[in-house]
Amino acid sequence: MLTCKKNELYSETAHHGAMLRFGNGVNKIICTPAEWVGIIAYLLSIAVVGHVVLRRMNNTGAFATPLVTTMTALYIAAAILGLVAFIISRGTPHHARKIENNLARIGFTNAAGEVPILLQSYWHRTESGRTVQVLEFLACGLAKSVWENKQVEIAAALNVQVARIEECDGKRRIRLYVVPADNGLPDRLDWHDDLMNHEYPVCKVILGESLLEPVVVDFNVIPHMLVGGGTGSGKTVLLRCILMQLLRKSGVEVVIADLKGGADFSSVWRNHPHCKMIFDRAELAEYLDKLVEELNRRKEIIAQTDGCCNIYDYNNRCALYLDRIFFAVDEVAEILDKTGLDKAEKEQVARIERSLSTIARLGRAFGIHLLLATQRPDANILSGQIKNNIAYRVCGRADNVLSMIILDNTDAANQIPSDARGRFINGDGTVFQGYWFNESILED
Ligand SMILES: Nc1ncnc2c1ncn2[C@@H]1O[C@H](COP(=O)(O)OP(=O)(O)OP(=O)(O)O)[C@@H](O)[C@H]1O
Repeated sequence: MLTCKKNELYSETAHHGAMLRFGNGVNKIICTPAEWVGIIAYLLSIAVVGHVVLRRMNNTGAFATPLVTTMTALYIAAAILGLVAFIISRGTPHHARKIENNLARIGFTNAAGEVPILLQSYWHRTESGRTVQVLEFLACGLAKSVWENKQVEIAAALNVQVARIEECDGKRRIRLYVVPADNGLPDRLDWHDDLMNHEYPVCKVILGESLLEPVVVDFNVIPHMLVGGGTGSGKTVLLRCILMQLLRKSGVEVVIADLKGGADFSSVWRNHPHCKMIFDRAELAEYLDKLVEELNRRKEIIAQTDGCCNIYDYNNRCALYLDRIFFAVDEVAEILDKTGLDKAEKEQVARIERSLSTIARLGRAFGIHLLLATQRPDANILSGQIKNNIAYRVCGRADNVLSMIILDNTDAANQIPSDARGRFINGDGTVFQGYWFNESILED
């Protein structure tokens, strides 16, 4: 770009930024009585100095009248400029220059080389009682997706953790919700029963907390969920936390398939009256066939009920309540991987896959939900048809490949520290710490 054009753009942006900061300054002064003192002091000192100097000039008669008039005009102009500069300074956040320079250092600029202008910085109290800082920038043409792609670098440059990136004022401004880098999510968040959501419908569960708020999933809206993460990332604990909440609601049946023999699910789960465990592939194929039959049965019942098109309407209107059924698998590769299987077993896997596909496609309306977890970075394990019908996906600590498979981006690899346990990121980029809980809750 030509230097003169660049300079023109710089001065246009700088002018725009100054106008916005002037507006902020005016608002701040109007809304903050303490700021009035500064303005009044400034105006008084200008009036007193002007009065004294001009009077002395007149008294001495040393200057001709036109010169006095010119000097007076210049003095008033300087006073107004001073006032504008004072207002702009009041509307400029502390450390604005430092923050903008830090962004420039990592090359976070638009095509003309302009750095976003920091317009406002204020504190915000979140739903969970945490205080976070909001940095509001004039985006200078840098779209939200560009900020998201550079999130890790921006966080390092500003020495913060970014909790959320949000557009405002159309797409002209970007808000960063940040906390100091050493004050992020805790390594462990203990579950307590006040978190339990007893609201109707039964489908809301809480997964954990982000820097801003609790992370909640409503299975009435998002029917199925996929949890990914490397070994030891906390998938089983997250899955168990979800299932624990579901089992403590009425009208819910949980079925867990674990071909590893159920080592991760103690007797508390096996003995629960509404929890069924499946440890064998043949039994699983048969069970899923029956689940698809149940889905078809529900389809007919609901279709025959006037004005109902899904389980939510049906349960609201009819005395004969249909339970929600949650089918969970701790390692989906265990049940879908055909490697090393004989012909009969491969046929069983194909049956399982067909059933899962049908449930993934149609389960929502009929109250049959899938909760699938995997650690295997193998794109072929989960067919596109199943994966594409699972709208809510979270991923724990993972490499680029697994993160791509689960989230279709590398956010988990970039944003979840390699030693994190129970830390996840969802599809919209929210990082959260899952709850840690004691399984004995289920015995109550
Ligand atoms: N929410 C959490 N808070 C704190 N620590 C956790 C949390 N979740 C898991 N951990 C820790 O991580 C360990 C591994 O958790 P988990 O068994 O759920 O991992 P995983 O991803 O299922 O592993 P694998 O794939 O090997 O089964 C737990 O024993 C616990 O020490």
